[in-house]
Amino acid sequence: MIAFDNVAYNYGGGELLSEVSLRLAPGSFHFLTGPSGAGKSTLLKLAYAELLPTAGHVTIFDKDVRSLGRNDVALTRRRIGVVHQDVQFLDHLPLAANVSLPLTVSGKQGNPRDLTDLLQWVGLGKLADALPPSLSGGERQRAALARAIIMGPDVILADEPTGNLDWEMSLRLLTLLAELNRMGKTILVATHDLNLIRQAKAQVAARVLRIRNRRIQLAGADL
Ligand SMILES: Nc1ncnc2c1ncn2[C@@H]1O[C@H](COP(=O)(O)OP(=O)(O)OP(=O)(O)O)[C@@H](O)[C@H]1O
Repeated sequence: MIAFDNVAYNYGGGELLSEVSLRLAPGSFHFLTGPSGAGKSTLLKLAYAELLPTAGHVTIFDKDVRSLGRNDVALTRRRIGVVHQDVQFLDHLPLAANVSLPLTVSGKQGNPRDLTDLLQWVGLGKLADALPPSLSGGERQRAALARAIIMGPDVILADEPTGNLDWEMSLRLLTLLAELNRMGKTILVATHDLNLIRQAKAQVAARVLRIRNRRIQLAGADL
């Protein structure tokens, strides 16, 4: 689905990522970990063509990102649901309208039943009419996940989705991600929370990638 071959990235102040090669096979579940500032968010941005590599190749759905025109980028991104680190909503729109915004923007008529089912699935069925400022951190993250999957993406990329959540809510979010994976979605979650990764291993066959000294390595039993 997504492959990095010998990828490097540099914001201008020296190489942040070097010689990164990885493959996200269809239906796989990966965690991406590493210290703050190691480049986890940057790697995710490379994986959905928000950034282009400064060297090497990123291939998304069998196409090199450098060969994608603007329309191709838009089409490619529709197949990738992203949960951003700092979740943003339109505060004047109710939760349901925020979650269905990707449909609205792409001019698609969503099925209201599907939206209701989706909100119920993430445990927000009763909050469809709530405005974003009234939501808790956990509710916002689950709404962000619902918005990321409303277009039916093949891949879900989540950047510290449990960053500000308590343990119970983190587990709830993890369970949703594990369920999505069981439905066949390919998942990559950036997190510095090693406890979450340990917990996840009981639920899904997750592999753990770690950024260390600009390079990526497969973490082993030392987690
Ligand atoms: N747009 C940018 N321009 C210049 N430098 C940037 C930019 N975005 C990120 N950086 C720098 O690149 C480095 C890696 O940032 P990144 O956000 O990818 O790390 P991270 O591993 O996700 O960190 P965290 O766990 O704290 O979110 C940091 O030193 C950051 O300051």
